[in-house]
Amino acid sequence: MEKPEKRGMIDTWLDKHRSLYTAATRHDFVVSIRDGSVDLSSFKTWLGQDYLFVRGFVPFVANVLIRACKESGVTSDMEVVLGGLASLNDEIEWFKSEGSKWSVDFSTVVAQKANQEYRRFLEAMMSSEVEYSVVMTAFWAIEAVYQESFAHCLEEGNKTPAELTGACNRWGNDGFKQYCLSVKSIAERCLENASGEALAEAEDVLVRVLEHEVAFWEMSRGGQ
Ligand SMILES: Cc1ncc(CO)c(N)n1
Repeated sequence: MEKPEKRGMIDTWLDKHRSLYTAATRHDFVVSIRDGSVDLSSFKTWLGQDYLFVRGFVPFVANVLIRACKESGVTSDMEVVLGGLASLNDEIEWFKSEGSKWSVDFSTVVAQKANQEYRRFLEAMMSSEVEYSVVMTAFWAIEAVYQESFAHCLEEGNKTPAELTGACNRWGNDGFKQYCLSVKSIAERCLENASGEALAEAEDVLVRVLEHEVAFWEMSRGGQ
């Protein structure tokens, strides 16, 4: 059972930026997986780019983990983030096996511009100047976009090709959904005590994550 969520800043911001949130979570690429019309070369492009992204995401999450240990004051924050880091270990193994399944040689994949820019953003988020509440908001948004997108491909009435359900299950499963809700609760708790300045920064970071996610999906169309 999901526990009822009280409305916090994140939901308020999502309402305000609803069309951008929808663009990030219902991108044509995701919709094409769900309706079965997906072009496999797009999937392979996404796979190679996302593998590179995840390699850059690991140090970001490791940084969130260190901050959860040092700055949070709530012991369960560390456990939630550690769980996320542990699942990234499985995720990298999963990418490698998908890479061989689809004949995508990751050693030759070059990060496209949108990928580079997203990874640069992650690096900026690792600065100690960025408040914990802001980092947590970014972390939640990054995970939630994938959760919402891939869960959509598994919803009632989907025509997702069987060979792509592994990818959809990875982020669309209920455990990942619960994990995203845990990260969201941490972010909301931090935002409750944040300064006006930190709140403005967190909203801005949320918008930027959504923009980076849209640009990331766009790479699947091909080209640079
Ligand atoms: C682009 C992107 N965003 C988020 C995740 C994970 O949630 C991922 N693997 N890739």
